[in-house]
Parts: sequence; C-alpha cells; structure tokens
Amino acid sequence: MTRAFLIVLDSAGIGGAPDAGRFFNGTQPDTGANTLAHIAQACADGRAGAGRSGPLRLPNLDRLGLGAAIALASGDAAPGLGCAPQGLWGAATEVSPGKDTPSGHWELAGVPVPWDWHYFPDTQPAFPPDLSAAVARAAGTDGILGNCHASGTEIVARLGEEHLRSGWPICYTSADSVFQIAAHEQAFGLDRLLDLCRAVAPMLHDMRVGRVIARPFTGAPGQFTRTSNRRDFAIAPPSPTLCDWISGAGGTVHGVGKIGDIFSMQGIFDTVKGSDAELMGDLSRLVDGAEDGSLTFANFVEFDSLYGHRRDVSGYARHLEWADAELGALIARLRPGDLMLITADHGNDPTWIGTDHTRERVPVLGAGVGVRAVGQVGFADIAASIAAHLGVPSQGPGKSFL
Ligand SMILES: O=P(O)(O)O[C@H]1O[C@H](CO)[C@@H](O)[C@H]1O
Ligand SMILES: [Mn+2]
Ligand SMILES: [Mn+2]
Repeated sequence: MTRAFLIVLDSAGIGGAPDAGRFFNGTQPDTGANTLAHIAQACADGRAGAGRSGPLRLPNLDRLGLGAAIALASGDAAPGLGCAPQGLWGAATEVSPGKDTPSGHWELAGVPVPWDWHYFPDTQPAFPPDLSAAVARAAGTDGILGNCHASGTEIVARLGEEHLRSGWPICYTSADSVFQIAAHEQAFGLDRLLDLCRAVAPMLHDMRVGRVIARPFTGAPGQFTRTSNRRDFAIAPPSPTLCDWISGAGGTVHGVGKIGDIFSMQGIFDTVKGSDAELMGDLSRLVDGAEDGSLTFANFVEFDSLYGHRRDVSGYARHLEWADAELGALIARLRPGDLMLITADHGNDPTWIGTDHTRERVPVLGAGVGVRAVGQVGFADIAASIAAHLGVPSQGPGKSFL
C-alpha cells in the first residue's frame, strides 16, 4: 500500500532564494524576504498580537523539521522554532523565472517553466488599447474600469460603486503574470464573469500571460467582500506533469483547492474547492479514503490571498497555527506506506514592502518515511520523489531524495 499527499501552504516561503535580487516589490528587490522567519520574529516581538499572542506555535511542523529547514534555507532566526527534527526535512530552490503560483506548482510537479511570462507594465493604463477593447467587447460593455496594477481588495473598495453604476468589469494586474477581472456576483452575474474570463483567456495565454482570474465579490458599497468563487484560467502546463505521470500509469490524482485550475485539470481525476477550512475537511476525508497508488495534491491559498498579499502578519500567524494543529491530526492518521510532503510555491512575506509575492526558498517537510535530512533540493525533486514513492517513472529533470 503506497499513497502520497502533497500539500502546498501557498506562499509559506523560508527565505534564502539565491536569485531574490532579480525579483521585486515595486522597486525594492526581494533580497532578505523571509515569510516564515519574519512572522516568527514578529510574534516573538509582540508585533503579531491580533487574535493571538506569544511566540509562533507550530509544534507539528517544527517536529518534522520546519525550524531546521528555515535555518538551512536562509540562516535567519525563527524564534519558537528549531527543535530536533523527527521527520523528513530540507529546503527547495526554484529555477523557473517567475515567483507566481503556476510557476511554483508546475516546477513542484516536475516541469520548470521554459518561457518568460508576459508582465503588464506598472503604468496607467497597464493594458494595451486593443486588449482593453477586446475585453469590453467580450463583456458587452463600452469599456473597462481599473486598467492598472492594484491589490484586489483595495481596487474593489475603490471602484466597486462605479462598477455597479456603469456595469463595466474591473480589470487589474500585479507583479505576477495575471489579468484579473473583478465583478459583482449579483449585479454583473457570477456566470457572466466566468464566461467573460473563459472567453478572453486564450487571447491572454497567447500573449504568455499565465492566468486570467475571475474575482467575484458581493455586498454593498463600503462593505464589498470577495467570495470563494474565485476561478483561475491558467495556461496549460508545457509538458506532462507529475499528475500526468501518475494518471498515465493508472493511479488516481485528487485535487484539493486550486490544483485543478493550476493544471487545467490535466492528469487530475477530481477536484474540490472551498475555503481553507472546508478544504482541510476534504483532505481529511482523503486521508481516510484515498486509493492505493493515488496522489492527493492540495493547495491552501488563504495564507497568500487573505494574509500575505494583505500584509497581515497576525492573520498569517493565526492561519499557520490553525493549519499546524489540523495537519498534526492528519499526520497521526497516516497509514503505513503513506508519504505526506508539506511545502510551498513561493513566498509572500507579510512584513515586506508592497503587496506582491516574494522570491524565496520553500520548506520540504515529510511524514511517513522516518527521520531524514534531505538538505538543499530543487522544486522538481519533489515530483521525482513522489513518483519514486508511488513506483511511477519520473519524466522530469528532478532527482528523488527518498
Ligand atoms: O490582490 P489580489 O487580487 O488578491 O491578487 C493577488 O493574487 C494574484 C494571484 O495569486 C496575485 O497576482 C496578486 O495580484
Ligand atoms: Mn501561490
Ligand atoms: Mn498570490
């Protein structure tokens, strides 16, 4: 009996990326960014006391080797973490030329990104006129709102009322290769928003823009809130990923959270979506019920979307402490032959300047294979290791660390 669980804590980086100086938040390079170490430091210094208090408490992740992984990746202090590891632990470095979710996940699944993404300039307007016109045409409106770099919650608060008045979709981008469309679920219509994103996605993908993201929101002016009906329309991976290797060999791949969107469902048998709390329930059911030979591939996005981009240190710390307790309970229920790897796809340091992701190494923490220091590895080695665990040939550049 062998099964694998690959869990991505979206944006839970641990610093130390050797190429961080080539990635930016505004004009400031990401050199020195360290999502988890800086959160631990803020907690220890009493700067993360909203809804929680004291040092960062992650006993289950630390027992696997989180504190040791942070020290290995960056040498930065992470107060409260750093007990003697009792699991598999190491730090992974990305080679893809992007610090976004598809780049990270594809490389974790054995496929580094072979092209340079297209990014929109931080100018107003940010989008070329023919693109804005094509989006308005597809929406059946006389124009679009936004047309700039923005944080999603900020732009909805600023332009939501005008959106209700004009009916025009709010289009914005970021330091990532994304084209995001925000619209009111009831006034504009959720299905209409999803249809619009689906319609314009091929045009954006042809430009090598990684994702078109539907950003539905609800509520009245002054209290707009985004809903969990977000949907990512991503470019398909350039070559077969871990999901295809496994499904091609007859295994089942279950997606939890954004995984189906990130891989355009390629090689994925089924997928569930919802809040992180709902997804943890889904993951728990799969720990009980996933088949022999299967991969359960889960993404928990709220670290990134609710706390990292919002630069909310206390919120990020609370979510980490919640996830630590939940994952600890799941680890205790693993069966002989199960491998659970816990990692991340990029950083999003909530103590950093700006609102964008940060280029960082990520933790590699494993349960089910005893105590093992795997050292510095590559993202693609994670795919090779899971393939090896499941007895499936690896088709990527990575090497198994098992
Ligand atoms: O500010 P919000 O809308 O959350 O958007 C963020 O989420 C996008 C995708 O993860 C990033 O590119 C960033 O723009
Ligand atoms: Mn991500
Ligand atoms: Mn993000």
